[in-house]
Amino acid sequence: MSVPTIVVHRDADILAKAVAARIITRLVDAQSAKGSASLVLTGGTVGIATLAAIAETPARDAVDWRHLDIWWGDERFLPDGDPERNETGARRALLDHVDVDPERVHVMLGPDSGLTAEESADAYATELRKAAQPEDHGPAPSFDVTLLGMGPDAHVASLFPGMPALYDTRPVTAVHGSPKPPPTRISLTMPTIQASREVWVVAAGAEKAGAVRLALSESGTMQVPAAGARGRSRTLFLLDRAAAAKIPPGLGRIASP
Ligand SMILES: O=C(O)[C@H](O)[C@@H](O)[C@H](O)[C@H](O)COP(=O)(O)O
Repeated sequence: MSVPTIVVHRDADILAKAVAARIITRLVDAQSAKGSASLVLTGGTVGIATLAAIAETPARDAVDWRHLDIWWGDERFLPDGDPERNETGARRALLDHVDVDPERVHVMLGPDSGLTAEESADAYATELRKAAQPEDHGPAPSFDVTLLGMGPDAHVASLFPGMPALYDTRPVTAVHGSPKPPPTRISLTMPTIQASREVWVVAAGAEKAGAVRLALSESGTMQVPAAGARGRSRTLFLLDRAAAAKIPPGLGRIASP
């Protein structure tokens, strides 16, 4: 797994805009190299703000949206269209404004599908398995970029400290009793996250500074899930100054003005 590179921006607004520009460039590069790209979205304030920043960036049209596979790192187990669903936030912020191929927008199904949370997780695992290529050497694609927000408790996706989902080795899992509402969620598991080519953890605000410090130290993944948020070839921690305030000295970082 790759050692994190830390990039610090002035505030949450600049952070979202900078991550948006970075995503556009990364997707254009991936599509130039292989004709398509894959991006895993996250919920949360910075995650959605980043999508809105992409929508507002003229360079967004450099991305071939028809040849982009969109996945989610996690989803709240709520009916289609519920404002609390990560999918709803992503559609409002970006997906409704660009020409994505609906067949390549892979949503995690909610209870209105008639599936239980476990069945929805299994259905997503099947979709991942269908999308995996031989060179991925696993049950899920090696996503070009997996975006992850991070909670003050260092959770990523819906993998919360000490909870059973962190021990699940299947590609996707159902989460019950989430400390962050709503209680029932669907989440990629850590092995699926770690199969990504690149993992980008995005965090802003002083309340995240302690979790950032732990995530960048030699912490255990079970108690500090963000410590396991690592990509096969690249890991970025994209932070604002407040979230970076407690980074251990000596860790390489690029502080933007
Ligand atoms: O479904 C969710 O809530 C998210 O996927 C979750 O993992 C989120 O990204 C973090 O909790 C950070 O959220 P904030 O950026 O709003 O603090």
